[in-house]
Amino acid sequence: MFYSIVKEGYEGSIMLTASHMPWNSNGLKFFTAAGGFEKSDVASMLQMASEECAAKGVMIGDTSSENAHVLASALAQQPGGIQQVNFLPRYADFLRELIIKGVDSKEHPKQPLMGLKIVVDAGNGAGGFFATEVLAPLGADITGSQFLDPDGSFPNHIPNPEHPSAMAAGAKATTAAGADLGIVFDTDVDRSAIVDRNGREINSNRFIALMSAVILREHPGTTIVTDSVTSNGLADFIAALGGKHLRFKRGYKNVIGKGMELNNQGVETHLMMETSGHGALKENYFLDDGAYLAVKVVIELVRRRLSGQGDIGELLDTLKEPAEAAEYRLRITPTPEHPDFKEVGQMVLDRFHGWVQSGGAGPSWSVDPINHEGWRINVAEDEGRRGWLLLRQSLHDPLLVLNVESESSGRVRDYTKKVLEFMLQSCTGLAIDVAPLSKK
Ligand SMILES: O=P(O)(O)OC[C@H]1O[C@H](O)[C@H](O)[C@@H](O)[C@@H]1O
Repeated sequence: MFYSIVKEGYEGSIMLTASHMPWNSNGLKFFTAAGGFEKSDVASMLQMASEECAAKGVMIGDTSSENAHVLASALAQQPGGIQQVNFLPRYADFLRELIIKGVDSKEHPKQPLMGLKIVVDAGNGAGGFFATEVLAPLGADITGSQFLDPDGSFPNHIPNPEHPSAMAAGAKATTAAGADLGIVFDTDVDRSAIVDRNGREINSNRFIALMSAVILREHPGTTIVTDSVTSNGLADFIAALGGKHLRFKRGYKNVIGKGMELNNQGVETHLMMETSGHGALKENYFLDDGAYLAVKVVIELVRRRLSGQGDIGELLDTLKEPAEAAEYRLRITPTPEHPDFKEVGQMVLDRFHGWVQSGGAGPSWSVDPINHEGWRINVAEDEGRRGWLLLRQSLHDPLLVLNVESESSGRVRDYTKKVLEFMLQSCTGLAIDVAPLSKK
């Protein structure tokens, strides 16, 4: 969709997709040259549509009159009417060219992926073309790729590279095929993840680290923007490679928007990436394009192979991973006394901040000096190990989200217990479902 605008000069595009969500959560995504619609753009579009309906005397939801379908009637009035154009072959051409140029193979210039086995798991979304139209024509063996045919009921696994079921399926297929690489997409290919030849699942922090290693080699010292729930090990990894890490907010639009803003201010920022698997590059018009990230990984894989370096997974050898990590999602129920869930969420956050600041959680807990949303708390563990917690409001839902990580085993449970105690003591009268915090 973005490609049709950026490369083909169209004014806008609309996609019908469930994205990474279940089959019954289809929605519409709108794009213009400025990127995806913001909430305010959607609001003004709905306003315009309702005014148009009112002007035509059409009731929204009425499907009986000729003018009922506003979009169809608007398109029908266009000179030239409606044409069908298949952009996918052009987009596939573009991605193939990138790989041909990026690998620059002397031996097989037009088939630079000869000798490589790559498995794609498209989760029955739209990403199957990446195997058949991008990798295979370049010489890759794609045997073992799975769920390439679109099926809107997503019968095989949750089509989200953030979800363990998607990664387990991709890893299993990659090792079963003895492949050099596995690639996992969500249904509309704006989220991706990879699997290395040993079946190691590279999503979330690991995928950001891997992309950081690639981008920092190309752009030494660049700034990398991520979302707020990234681990301490990732920040250390980026710093050790000479990069600057800005841990911003959750939400890929927030992350990408921040990267654009920094570039506009003259701060060179080449990679913007979220733990959800959304990632955008400055070189690719700041589009969150999972296929483009996969292209970069494939080029890196071949580049390393040709220059006698190890497997792509070895780029992560120095990434320190937490011993434990967990996420808890606590529902906020509006009550007559507190009808606005955002306000309730903010009250909890304020009290949480005050509780930590006043030493309620003990001397080892301290508020991180940089917070762009909610409160990130650092915990000093034994022998220099570190833990952290982030309590924030969900981007879209009436939820408080708590992420907890520790570098020592058994600690996540302790930290979670303390947060539960805080909730029970300090948030009485607010309808927060704390049950997830007491689950083992
Ligand atoms: O705030 P949460 O409920 O965790 O959800 C946040 C997530 O919402 C959507 O799924 C967006 O696509 C993601 O970019 C974002 O990270």
